[in-house]
Amino acid sequence: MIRRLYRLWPNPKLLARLWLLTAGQAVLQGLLLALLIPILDALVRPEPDIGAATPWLVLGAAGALLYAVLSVIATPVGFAAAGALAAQLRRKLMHHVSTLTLGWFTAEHKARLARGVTADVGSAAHLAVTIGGPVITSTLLPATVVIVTFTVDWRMALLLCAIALVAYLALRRAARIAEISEIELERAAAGVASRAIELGQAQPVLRAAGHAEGTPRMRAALEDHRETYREGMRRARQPFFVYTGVIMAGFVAVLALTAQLMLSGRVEAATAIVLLVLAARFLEPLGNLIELIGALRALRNQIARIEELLSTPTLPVPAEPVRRIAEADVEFSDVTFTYPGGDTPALKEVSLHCRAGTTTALVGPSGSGKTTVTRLIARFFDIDSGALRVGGVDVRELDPGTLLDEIAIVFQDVYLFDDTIEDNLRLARPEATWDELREAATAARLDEVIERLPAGWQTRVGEGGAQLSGGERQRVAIARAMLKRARIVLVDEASSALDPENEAAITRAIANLGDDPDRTVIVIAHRPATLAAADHVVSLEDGRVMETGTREELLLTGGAFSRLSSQYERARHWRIADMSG
Ligand SMILES: Nc1ncnc2c1ncn2[C@@H]1O[C@H](COP(=O)(O)OP(=O)(O)OP(=O)(O)O)[C@@H](O)[C@H]1O
Repeated sequence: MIRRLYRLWPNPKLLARLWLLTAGQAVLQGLLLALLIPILDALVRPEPDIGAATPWLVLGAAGALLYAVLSVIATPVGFAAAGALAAQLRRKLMHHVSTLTLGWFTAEHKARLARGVTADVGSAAHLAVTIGGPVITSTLLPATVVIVTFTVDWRMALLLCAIALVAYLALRRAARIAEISEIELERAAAGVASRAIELGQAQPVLRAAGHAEGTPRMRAALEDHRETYREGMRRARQPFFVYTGVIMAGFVAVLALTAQLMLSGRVEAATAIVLLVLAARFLEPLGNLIELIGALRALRNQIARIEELLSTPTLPVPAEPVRRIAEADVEFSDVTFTYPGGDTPALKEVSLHCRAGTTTALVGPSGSGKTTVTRLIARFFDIDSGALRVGGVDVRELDPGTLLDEIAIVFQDVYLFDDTIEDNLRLARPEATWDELREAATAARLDEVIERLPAGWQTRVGEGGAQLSGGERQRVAIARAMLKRARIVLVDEASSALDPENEAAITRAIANLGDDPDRTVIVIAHRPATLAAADHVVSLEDGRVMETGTREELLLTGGAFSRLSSQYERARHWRIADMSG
């Protein structure tokens, strides 16, 4: 356990100081008890000898004072340690999570992360500080008392050793049961937490389906949690009673042995009193161990969960990654990729080349692999076979920071922070000048949106950007991409119907992105106008590249793309007819 704590907190000065103080207190308590022997020996006799007892009494008073001083020092050290340890561990976890593949962030993992960063870290740091003291006291104090007892009466010392052995065996069993209960309770709690995240994220869908208060899965998770808790309590009862019974029986045995020793004349009254006091100071902390064992096992499980998060494999990075690319072209060669946990590949032997400075449109039916192509370029996941090169360098050889600097992503569903338009844009380049901000906004056709907003650039966009329409949010994302000066921009064009103004603005904004001769644009295209503006079209179906070429070339072949194109046109005419009808 100590080794695992050390791995979590490799700079354990605070903990070491605290535990050292506590250990000092425990040994001191035991030694103070030892002073009872000469004191009682001098006082409990027909003619008490105060003179002989005085030096021991003075030593005892000094020891008690030292004990009080140690307590005063230990309390603030404990508080400071708990806060500092939690902060250290949170930083470590956050840093680690920022290096994981984005594919890791499922509802279940998000729930585990939330519990890890909040409850587990807070509780582990608190327990490491608060439990360390009592555990040290509850083991070191009885051990010191046994040693002291050996100097008084070896028979009583042996009895205490026997009690300690039986108590240890009972405690081990209780600990095993407490651990199983804690693991099961945590599993049930994680189930509830991931259902709760799902409940929050899927509220619109759930409301539409009349399940706003939760799905049957959510209710089942809550029921499972309640049942697990009840079962855990039931299971923990029996070892608790057994342990308490062992301590009680130990006390009866101590009384019986003391009586027997006195009656047989082997010890005097003063020694008998000393033995009883020592036995009481031995049994009391030992008895407390059962209360601590549950917390100790909880600490162990919390550490295990934090360790599991920290050991989630990060994206492999070579020892000497490439930090610069000359050209911003993107090339897939025979790339095959299956999502973690998936059974069929989302991309099968895909080869395509997006030349630097060009715009490539990805088209294909739903599920054909368009989004997957863009996710792999941004290295949300690593490919299974083939090669994926950016600027002629395998993405796995590139420094992750360099890759992220070179890439900007415009998602279909853009998330904005509940901040002003200005700050949402500055996220891409905090030091951008006002001229640069305005230029990006104009190119993304965001300027006309800003003009209409009540506080212009300083308008807050609400949580997730709720104050803006979907099309307006995409314009913010395009402006961010412009401002970032990323040489590769991945765009997932909104597939849902936009009003004509937004549609025209976004088409223009995407074309403006492509106008920069240094910028390579890869766009999942849903609109004929976007296709028309692309230099190159890649048509996907069922994870394979079916056709590539210019829009005109593909229309002439009469293949999958030309069929899809007529569908786009038909859908467009329906919408125009709908609006005018
Ligand atoms: N996170 C994921 N985990 C497992 N499978 C996934 C995941 N995302 C996508 N897939 C699967 O991979 C395949 C390709 O999906 P992808 O999202 O790339 O298609 P798409 O062409 O972008 O579809 P759409 O136009 O509907 O967005 C599909 O079969 C899809 O079910």
